[in-house]
Amino acid sequence: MTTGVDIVNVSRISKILLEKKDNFYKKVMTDREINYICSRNHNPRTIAGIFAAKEAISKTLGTGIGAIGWKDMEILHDDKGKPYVNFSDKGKKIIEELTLDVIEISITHEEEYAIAFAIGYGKQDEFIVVDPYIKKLLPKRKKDSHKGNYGRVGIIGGSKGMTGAPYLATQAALRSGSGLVYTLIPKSLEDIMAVKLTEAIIKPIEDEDKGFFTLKSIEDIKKEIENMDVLAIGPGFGVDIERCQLLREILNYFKGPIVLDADGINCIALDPSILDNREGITIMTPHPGELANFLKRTTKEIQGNRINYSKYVSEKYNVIMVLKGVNTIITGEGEIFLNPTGNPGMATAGSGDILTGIIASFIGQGLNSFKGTVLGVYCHGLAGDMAKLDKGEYGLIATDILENIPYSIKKIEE
Ligand SMILES: NC(=O)C1=CN([C@@H]2O[C@H](COP(=O)(O)OP(=O)(O)OC[C@H]3O[C@@H](n4cnc5c(N)ncnc54)[C@H](O)[C@@H]3O)[C@@H](O)[C@H]2O)[C@@H](O)CC1
Ligand SMILES: Nc1ncnc2c1ncn2[C@@H]1O[C@H](COP(=O)(O)OP(=O)(O)O)[C@@H](O)[C@H]1O
Ligand SMILES: [Mg+2]
Repeated sequence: MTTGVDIVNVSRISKILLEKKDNFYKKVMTDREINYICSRNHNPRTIAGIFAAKEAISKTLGTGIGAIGWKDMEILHDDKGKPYVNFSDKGKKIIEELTLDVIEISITHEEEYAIAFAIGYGKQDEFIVVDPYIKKLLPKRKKDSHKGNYGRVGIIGGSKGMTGAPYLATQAALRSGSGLVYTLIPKSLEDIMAVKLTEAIIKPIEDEDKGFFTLKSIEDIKKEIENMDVLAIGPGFGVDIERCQLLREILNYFKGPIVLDADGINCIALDPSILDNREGITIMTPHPGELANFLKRTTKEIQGNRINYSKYVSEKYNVIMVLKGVNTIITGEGEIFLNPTGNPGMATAGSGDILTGIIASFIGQGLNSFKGTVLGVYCHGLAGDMAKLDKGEYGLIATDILENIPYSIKKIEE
């Protein structure tokens, strides 16, 4: 979408009309515009408005007057007097190159000045049509509510050099509507996380000064997660036998829903029996590489049979499976959902960490785990699609997805 605005001093037009009206008309106005101006008794305010509109349009196109001529933009009026612009073939070509489909204008004037505003947009701005099924999933916010009503989400992750991952998951949970987000990180990272995170509550966990969670972290973690509604574990967590044992303890202790991502999945790959005694619902969000590692298959095998591998893991380990990638697949509770949103611009570090936070957030807000996961995956892809409209696929980074979560939710809400 592009915009342009212009203001014209009416007395300037009056002066031109006195001195060189015919030349001015010939240079700037088309025949139909001149007819309209005649019908308005050559009112300088009308002329100033048309002039301003042409300037505003040229700004919308990013060219200014020059690349597009005055007469390439013809300002006409519909039956109700609303102004619109008719482009010459040259004007149409410029618009096509800019992938704009519609240019709208609005003109106003008073004694001294005329102002015109132009807006240009492409059809792709309007391509987003949200599935009614998805719209129904969005949790309602009650007027008489407070932060305690919108879930306590615990994000467990981070290690030295991997502070971005829990940061992104945390912000994503907040941006998706969570009332309270607690970020549990190894104590050595406390200072850096305190600088990065403003709204989240940081819970530093004993790490023996190592910069990653150890088995000694468990008591602190248990204390902190006791009152949480949902946990997300894995972004930047790190993988080794000790963290695998720590994860087992957390999974057995916490009875609510847990979203397992990244190193959370990589830890389970070391010993899938960790999942055996899980009482609460588990949501796993592997990318194909992580699922391949988990199932001891190649990514090619996984990608060649995405639905079957998803169903297999979902049934065998009693988890809701989110197999990420083009058309992310969600399997669980006997259902399968193929997500339509998302684009290759999202193939950038940290995109998945954001998804983890969004899913945890919706489940924390009280949504059933499968539905919360479906809504989260859809909303994440839509945020990526909206980020693409602005940044394109190449320059898109995870932060852009994060910043588009509110707009994506607004779009779902519309
Ligand atoms: N700023 C940060 O702190 C970030 C930390 N991250 C963390 O880094 C750790 C490692 O995660 P990574 O996913 O980067 O691990 P890797 O980069 O080790 O990925 C594992 C393997 O999967 C392959 N793979 C990745 N995506 C694939 C796909 N869509 N299809 C097929 N193969 C694919 C990779 O090529 C690699 O061979 C995790 O804890 C993660 O949370 C990442 O999320 C990136 C950002
Ligand atoms: N080509 C693509 N089309 C649609 N979505 C994509 C594409 N590439 C990546 N994504 C999405 O981006 C996210 C990447 O997650 P992940 O690989 O875990 O990233 P990271 O670990 O760096 O955070 C997933 O949600 C995935 O579905
Ligand atoms: Mg990931």
